[in-house]
Amino acid sequence: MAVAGELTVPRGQISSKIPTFNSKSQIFGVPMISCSRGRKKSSISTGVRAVLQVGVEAAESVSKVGGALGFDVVAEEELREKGFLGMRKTKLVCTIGPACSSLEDLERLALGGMNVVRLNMCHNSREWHWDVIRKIKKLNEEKGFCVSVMIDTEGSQIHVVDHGAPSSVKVEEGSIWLFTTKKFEGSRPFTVQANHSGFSEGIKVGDELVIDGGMASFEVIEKIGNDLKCKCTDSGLFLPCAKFSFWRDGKLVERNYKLPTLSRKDWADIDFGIAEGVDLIAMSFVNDADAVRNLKDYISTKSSKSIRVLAKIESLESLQKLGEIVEASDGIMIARGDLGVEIPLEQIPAVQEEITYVCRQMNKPVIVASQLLESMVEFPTPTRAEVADVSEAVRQYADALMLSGESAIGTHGQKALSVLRMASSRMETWSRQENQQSILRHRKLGASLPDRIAEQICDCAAEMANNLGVDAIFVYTKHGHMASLLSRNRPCSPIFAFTNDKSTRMALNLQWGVIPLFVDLTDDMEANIAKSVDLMKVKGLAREKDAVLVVSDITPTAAPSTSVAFQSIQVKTIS
Ligand SMILES: Nc1ncnc2c1ncn2[C@@H]1O[C@H](COP(=O)(O)OP(=O)(O)OP(=O)(O)O)[C@@H](O)[C@H]1O
Ligand SMILES: CC(=O)C(=O)O
Ligand SMILES: [K+]
Ligand SMILES: [Mg+2]
Repeated sequence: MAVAGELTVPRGQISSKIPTFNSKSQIFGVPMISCSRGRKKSSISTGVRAVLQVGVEAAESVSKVGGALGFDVVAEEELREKGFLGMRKTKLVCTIGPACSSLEDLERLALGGMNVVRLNMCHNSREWHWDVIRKIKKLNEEKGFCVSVMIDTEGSQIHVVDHGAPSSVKVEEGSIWLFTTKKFEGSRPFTVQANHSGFSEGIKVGDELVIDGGMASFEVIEKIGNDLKCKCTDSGLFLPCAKFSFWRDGKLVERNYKLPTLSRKDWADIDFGIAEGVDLIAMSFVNDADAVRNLKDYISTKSSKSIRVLAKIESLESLQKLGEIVEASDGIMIARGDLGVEIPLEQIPAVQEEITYVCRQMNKPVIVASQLLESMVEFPTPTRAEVADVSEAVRQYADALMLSGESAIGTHGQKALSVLRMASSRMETWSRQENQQSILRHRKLGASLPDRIAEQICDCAAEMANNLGVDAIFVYTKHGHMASLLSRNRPCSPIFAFTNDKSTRMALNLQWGVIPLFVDLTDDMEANIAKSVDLMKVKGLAREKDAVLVVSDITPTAAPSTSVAFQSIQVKTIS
């Protein structure tokens, strides 16, 4: 394998491998982390100590609690093998296509660390997608995986042309081509079909027509009705269903086709997704926040389950309205494929960095997508540049990385997944060592006092976890909000999110550093903590002297939920 080996630091040794960390005994003193002491310790005098003591002490007695901790087999194995700090933080998404849709292939991808499957509704039949969803559910239910399902809408892709051939066609410099909306069967020399009659609206002679972000370029030399006669100025290739954009004086010619973000087919696909209980819907070609809000409203009336909506940033317009779109959505996908058609390719790195930054500021998970390991569609090893690109996305703290053709149609999908896994683990370790004591600064989000308190608690908790070098953070959460606020801080320790809400568990699969666990939660937070830690211990996952920082947003029904004082006390008490 071209990339460096995975991190295999033995349990318990990770803290001491990180130079800026003190050992636990230095920080807390041995008695503080002893597992032989009772929960209600009078010697606990500071908030910090109390925080640390809870987890380790609750681990003390071997559990009387039965039942399984809602761990998925892959996270459990990873924890067993690599210890808390060796757990991968960056989540992995695989696009499923004909190359990986058998039950065996899907299981291999799940074992390889796939957290989310993406089904691109552009391709294949609904029955085909239905079959994949069934297989994933079967694997989750029968084999103990926790793989979420995301459908990705087709959207109104008006800027598509087809040359009528199944493979690529060469375009020579100086050759003259007709771009037409007239329908014809098969291929005609030097003729390509555009899929929308308005494709040439507002386009003038002299404009530049660019195919797929630079596969070939043309100059418009004549307008004939809606058709365009163009001369190739930069030779290259036409792929089937190529996308194109027009440029004038070095700037994109922005056009508004007034097509809805979701076509009739998209709505039918969304109904299908709701009926099949998918966890996430990625919305293609989102141009404003209203489109996201409409879909979220629609889902809330149609589905008892909370399906998260991700907006795909893949047009200039969506970039111009990035803030409002991020705010309205439950997460973002940086769809670099189509984005590269509408903005110059050299701007993609900076735009990606900006979007990942904005998403983290606004506490929304972000997926970096397209061409991460494109050469692996064909070859069994990535280019060095691809590994560098993957590492850069991890360094930017993207929540998730996505495979497209590499898994969907490539012959080395599993290997591509392992490259993502290893490259991200490696970069996470490096950036953890680099940023040991540095604290990520965040925009304040909450408007109400309780929201601001929650945010403050999570920011402080993450900072404490880093400074104190705890092994893990436990968070008890209904809707995942506290878990994501913790994740936003990108702490060194993994965040175990205990939730009694299945859709929260599946949505948190996309969140950096969060291991979502499905458990029964009661109003008695002490009991919740004791039970989960006991279960971890019984399974051999938590050990004596492991230090855990505990945060909760479960509000006991007996307490006055409006009480601000109560909120802060509750968290302090359990933490
Ligand atoms: N379900 C599927 N069936 C057949 N082929 C697929 C399927 N999903 C993906 N593919 C193939 O894999 C390639 C890459 O997949 P992907 O879905 O990421 O395309 P994309 O063009 O990047 O996405 P989008 O259309 O959303 O911009 C596609 O060009 C297609 O050939
Ligand atoms: C993923 C996707 O839709 C794109 O890159 O265009
Ligand atoms: K799509
Ligand atoms: Mg796209």
